[in-house]
Amino acid sequence: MRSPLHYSMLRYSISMPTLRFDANLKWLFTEHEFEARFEAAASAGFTAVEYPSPYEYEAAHLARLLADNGLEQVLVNTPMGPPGSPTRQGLACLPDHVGEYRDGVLRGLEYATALGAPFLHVVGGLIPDGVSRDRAFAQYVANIAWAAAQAAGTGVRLLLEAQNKRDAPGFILDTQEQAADVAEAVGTEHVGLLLDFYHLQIDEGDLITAFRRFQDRILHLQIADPPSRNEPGTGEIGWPAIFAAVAESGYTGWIGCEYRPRTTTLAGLGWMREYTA
Ligand SMILES: O=C(O)[C@@H](O)C(=O)CO
Ligand SMILES: [Mg+2]
Repeated sequence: MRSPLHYSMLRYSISMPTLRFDANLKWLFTEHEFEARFEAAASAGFTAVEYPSPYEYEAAHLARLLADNGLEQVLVNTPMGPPGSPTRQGLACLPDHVGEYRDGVLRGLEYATALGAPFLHVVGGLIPDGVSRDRAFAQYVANIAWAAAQAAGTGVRLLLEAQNKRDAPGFILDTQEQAADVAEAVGTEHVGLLLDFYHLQIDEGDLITAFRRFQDRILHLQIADPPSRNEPGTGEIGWPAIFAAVAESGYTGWIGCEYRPRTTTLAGLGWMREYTA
């Protein structure tokens, strides 16, 4: 028997243009070791992937995995420090790490270029102890402007993502408005928003209004269902309405599946059928 969710999704999907979902290989297909996730994603029907950290592999090796499996790379992140370190959520707002941040941006641009990825997510970072929010924010804006200058001419655009305060307390960006303001201040088409509906729901809500308000700045979307960050349909977000609004908006970019499957990756992909037929 079909669930009520199935029928409500079907209702929204009848006239909905097809949406494009990519697999985040940090979160999906973790039943396999990292390099085998490319083939698993392609076998499941994905044509594009994203993952935050390519840096422990040679770019040429990753490019071969993409090509062998007929996949596009959508994004990588700038390098982040190890768990527990002050740089674990990125370096862009840390006044004492500017040299390391710049090296990371250049490395990220190299990988994004080698992998053919259109986007480099410049991860904002946690405000360090003893540094005021204003000081960290000023450093963040200066650092994003520097990165935008490096990205010019590479074909790679930079993404800024606000993260929720429950999972990432002290993160430099905690609203979409802040992210949009920074993109505006930097003032170039090389910088835009990565809007993650999971973070948005936890801290701000009013998802469709926010999506429409910032649509002109949005270059990439990510999804997961709070509170548990599992696949759509397992939590509190009304996905049929969200996906209908995204489709109706004319958004043609990728939507990154950045969720922890509740059971297995394949068992958790059923929700997508209604939107990709
Ligand atoms: O939402 C997230 O956790 C990611 O998009 C990310 O890149 C964290 O740095
Ligand atoms: Mg995200």
